[in-house]
Amino acid sequence: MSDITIRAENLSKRYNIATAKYRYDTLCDQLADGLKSVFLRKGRSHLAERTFWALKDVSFEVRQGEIVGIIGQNGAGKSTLLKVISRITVPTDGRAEIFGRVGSLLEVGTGFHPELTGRENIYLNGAIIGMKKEEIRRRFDAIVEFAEVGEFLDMPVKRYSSGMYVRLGFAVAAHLEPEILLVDEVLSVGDAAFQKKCLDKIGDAARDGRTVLLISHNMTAVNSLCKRVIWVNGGKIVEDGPTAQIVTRYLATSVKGMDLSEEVWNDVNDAPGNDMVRLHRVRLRRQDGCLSDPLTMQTPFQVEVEYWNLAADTHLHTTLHLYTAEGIIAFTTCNLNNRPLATGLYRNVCYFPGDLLNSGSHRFVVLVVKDGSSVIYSHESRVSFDIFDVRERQGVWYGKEPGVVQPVLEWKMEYLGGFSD
Ligand SMILES: Nc1ncnc2c1ncn2[C@@H]1O[C@H](COP(=O)(O)OP(=O)(O)OP(=O)(O)O)[C@@H](O)[C@H]1O
Repeated sequence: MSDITIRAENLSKRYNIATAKYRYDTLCDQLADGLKSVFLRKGRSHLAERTFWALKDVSFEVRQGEIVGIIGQNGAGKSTLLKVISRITVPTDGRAEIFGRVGSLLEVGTGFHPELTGRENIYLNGAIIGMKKEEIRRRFDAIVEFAEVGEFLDMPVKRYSSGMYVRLGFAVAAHLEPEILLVDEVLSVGDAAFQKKCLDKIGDAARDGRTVLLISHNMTAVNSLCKRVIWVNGGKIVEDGPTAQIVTRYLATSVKGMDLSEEVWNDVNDAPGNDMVRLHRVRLRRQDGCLSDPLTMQTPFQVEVEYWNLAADTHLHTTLHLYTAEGIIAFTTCNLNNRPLATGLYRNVCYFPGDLLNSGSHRFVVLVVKDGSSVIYSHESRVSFDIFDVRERQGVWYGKEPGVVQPVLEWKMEYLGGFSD
């Protein structure tokens, strides 16, 4: 017997979008349009129809017990894919087959009836996936406890906050023991404790041999939970395969264009600086030379600062102030130089080891310092870089840890003896 639980064959979904025609190319167009409507005494149509493929020819199969991550930029088509699979939306072309009972958390409160209470919705959802009342009753308390909505159980869910909605939605989807669990970005809502509970539950589902499709922008969670990833872009599958490789390639494309890894000035007369020093280059590079790969928290990288020293026999050193996206100085570092420098071009390289910085965006300020104390030139570099957290974690918090650095330190635990009376 085949153990395929989901089969998507050439799935395509087209939307017709009515867009408001609000842009006039010239003032003349605008006047002409106004006059036309006066003389023709007709209401102007401000709507232009446009068709758009949110999914195009998507095919894949998922076997029982697989946890598959669905990744891609905003608007790539991930949610549309899960909505088509779960039959919330019908495909324009192709077909999706599911072999098993589906529980889904695709949007806040999918599957809930707003007028019904939390209690009634739990029973309704169980009935939809074909469970008997007794089966639902057995799981009822666990659902309520997980969702932390005890005192609001008999209130219509339309009066729930969005957090309560999501908590109950996930609790229902996970506890009613569907054979296939479809989850859309639940990790971005709720507090840390709730996210951890959800992820644990997804892990349990997989250990029980159930199938999970998980949409997430959290690459740590995807890396830790999924062995396989489907990367979607522009409604099509870009790659489908082992998580680590695909996540690396996905991150590499998503940082392109956002980061700047080099600033260079070739003309000493125009370069930033003054009559003592002028910058030639500020560059950031991975130490392994894989230029197109993204920087992860483990990647050693280097920052190179090249400048022309224009004044003979000066003691110069270079300092870097490393900033986080929040504008906090993570730390400063400098190359102490005790020898006087002849005029000419110099390169200063600072080596950053892996397992030092936390994830997030970074930039830096370069300072050229004379005689150990006076800053002769300060440059706010446009070089900026993202550090990604793709560490695999086991059953712990998958979100960002606080702090500007995340060094890996040695720990030791000792048993110091039992209790004595
Ligand atoms: N009902 C709809 N009508 C028209 N366009 C839609 C509709 N639903 C989705 N789209 C469009 O289809 C595209 C894919 O949307 P989808 O929500 O599947 O992307 P996504 O990858 O899940 O994005 P995100 O990560 O932001 O949730 C987007 O451009 C979106 O604007």
